[in-house]
Amino acid sequence: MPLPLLEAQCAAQSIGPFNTMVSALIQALLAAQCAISTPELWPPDYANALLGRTEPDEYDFVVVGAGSAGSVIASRLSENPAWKVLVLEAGGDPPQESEVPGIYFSLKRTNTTWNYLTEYSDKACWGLVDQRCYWPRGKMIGGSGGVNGMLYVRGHRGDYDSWAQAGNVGWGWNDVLPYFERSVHPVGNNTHPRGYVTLNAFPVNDPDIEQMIYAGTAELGIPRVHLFTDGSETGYSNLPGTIMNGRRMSPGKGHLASAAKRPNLQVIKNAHVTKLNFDKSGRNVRSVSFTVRNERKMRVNVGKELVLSAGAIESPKLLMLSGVGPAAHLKTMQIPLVHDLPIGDNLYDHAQVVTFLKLNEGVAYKLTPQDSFDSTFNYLIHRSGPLTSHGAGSLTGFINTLKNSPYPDVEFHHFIVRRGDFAGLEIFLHGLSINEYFKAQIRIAIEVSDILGMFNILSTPKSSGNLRLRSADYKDSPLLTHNYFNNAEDMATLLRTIRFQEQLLKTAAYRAMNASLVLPTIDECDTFELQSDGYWRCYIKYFSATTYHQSGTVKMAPATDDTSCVDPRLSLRGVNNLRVVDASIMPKVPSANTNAATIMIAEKAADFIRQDWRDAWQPVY
Ligand SMILES: Cc1cc2nc3c(=O)[nH]c(=O)nc-3n(C[C@H](O)[C@H](O)[C@H](O)COP(=O)(O)OP(=O)(O)OC[C@H]3O[C@@H](n4cnc5c(N)ncnc54)[C@H](O)[C@@H]3O)c2cc1C
Repeated sequence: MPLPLLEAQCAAQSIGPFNTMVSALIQALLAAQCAISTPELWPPDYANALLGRTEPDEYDFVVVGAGSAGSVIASRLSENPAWKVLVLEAGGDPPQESEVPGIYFSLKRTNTTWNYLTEYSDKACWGLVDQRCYWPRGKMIGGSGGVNGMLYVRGHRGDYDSWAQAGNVGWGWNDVLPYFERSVHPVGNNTHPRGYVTLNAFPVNDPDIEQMIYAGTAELGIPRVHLFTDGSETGYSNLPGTIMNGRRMSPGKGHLASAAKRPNLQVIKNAHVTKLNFDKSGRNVRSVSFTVRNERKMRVNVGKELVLSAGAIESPKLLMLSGVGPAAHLKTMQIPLVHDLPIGDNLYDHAQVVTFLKLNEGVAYKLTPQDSFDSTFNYLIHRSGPLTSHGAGSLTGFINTLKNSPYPDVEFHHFIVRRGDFAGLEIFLHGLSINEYFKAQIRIAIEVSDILGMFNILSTPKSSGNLRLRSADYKDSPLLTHNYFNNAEDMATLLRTIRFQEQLLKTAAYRAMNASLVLPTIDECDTFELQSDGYWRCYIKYFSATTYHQSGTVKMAPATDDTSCVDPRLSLRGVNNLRVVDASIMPKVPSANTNAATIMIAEKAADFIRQDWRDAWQPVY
């Protein structure tokens, strides 16, 4: 029988011993909460030492951004003890919620994320707050790798082969595979090269629903595959995660923090880089201007190279603020031109449409507050239970909706909220930025059933957008134009995806769980026949969202290509000592989630830098 956990009153008091026991328990719980994220997990902050001085040190390499790519490159470059490396990161240490896989979705719309809203579109995100797509990025040690879903997947070999075919020599699948391999350390595999990225299976919280998904998709002829890591498959699988012992292992922790004891590596937290300062010729970056803790303006000289790893939104923004970008645009911003390059174009993302299924209506077990206390207690004290994982979040499908090639055009993710878990549903809907009107309707379903959220993701989008400055003030968010579904093929692919999902609902496996769609009242869409093409097009306009894979805004391409911003060694065109190393260099977004690819890019960039500086230091992989 559930205990009256929140309402009980004391009739009799403890005479002493039990008070002591309960106090000890409360203290243990508080200590266990702190133990989730102790100072040793993160690099020390060099700001304290720096603020007491007039001049910063001299560094060989200055890395802007301690995200997925910045953490990797800083850790690799500092393997050479003769190179002094500085990392400037706008955020601080990740909050506890970043560490706990079961609540990672709660990090959105906080001061630990950059909270971008895209420009208005007549085609997407109408059911979200302010009718805008919400694009969060991590602002912390680890960057977006500190807020992401921890899913590790590399993409299809064809993704990288197409990068190489576009003239990016050295970026085909066979070229990049060794860098993917070098970066990881699958737990339990001692013969594998010891990369910093720790991979583990996610604990399975909802075996019944996962079984339904596997069985239902099998009925439709979609295979269950062991792993997607050989870069070639469609099918369903549980992706490995960048997790360890129920906690996140972002590159911020796995790479940067584990290297931070090196005397030649320093990290300044809450250091917002505001400008890259070029010499008169524009061929060299001489120094970097930044503001520490929003109060102290500083500059640091660049010795050998500047590595820009501020991510697909802030890297192009910073370049434009520094005079590198489309000449006409910089002129309107009254920013003196240093280099005329198509920075900010080629903005790719994986747009998705979210659908909701009700399962086990009326018969699902309804969670109680006691279940929630149990799961918090089990996580804190035993590092076990539902919070160690994000449910079916790792169960991922790749299919080709046209059935005409082994190359996927759609990816599926799943999100389960059990009946009665109102807090979990709120985190999920808030994270997605669903507006209050629709939230209220979806909440009704969680009273009576489990909810399976389906992320139906365009894995090979044809539409791309762009990024421009709103003003020359570094504090202003850039203008983000996503152009989701501007190419009609993207909408057609999502429609086929929805039809696939309707087929799933007819399978024996889904029927056994009484699966049915939650179709909220949408006045505009309800004028169409329910579930007709017109209806679904309209539904997609309301329930479309990002999958957080912004990329491509500082495009890598050969010199012969007018759209090139960096060359295939990631050097900025026309500049001797600036490399861009993050998701922004992707010529096109791969057909899968982008973290593994970003880490691979940084591993490869570290080799370029070593080669170009004829570094005699031999790292051991
Ligand atoms: C919510 C979410 C979920 C995701 N889920 C997954 C997933 O499960 N699997 C997957 O493969 N991918 C996922 N991704 C995508 C993946 O995490 C990103 O593609 C990857 O982290 C990008 O790495 P990056 O180095 O390019 O940028 P980031 O990791 O974003 O790093 C950029 C860093 O630069 C810092 N910075 C920016 N501007 C400045 C400045 N001016 N001065 C100083 N510092 C600055 C930022 O604070 C940040 O720390 C997800 C992303 C998000 C946001």
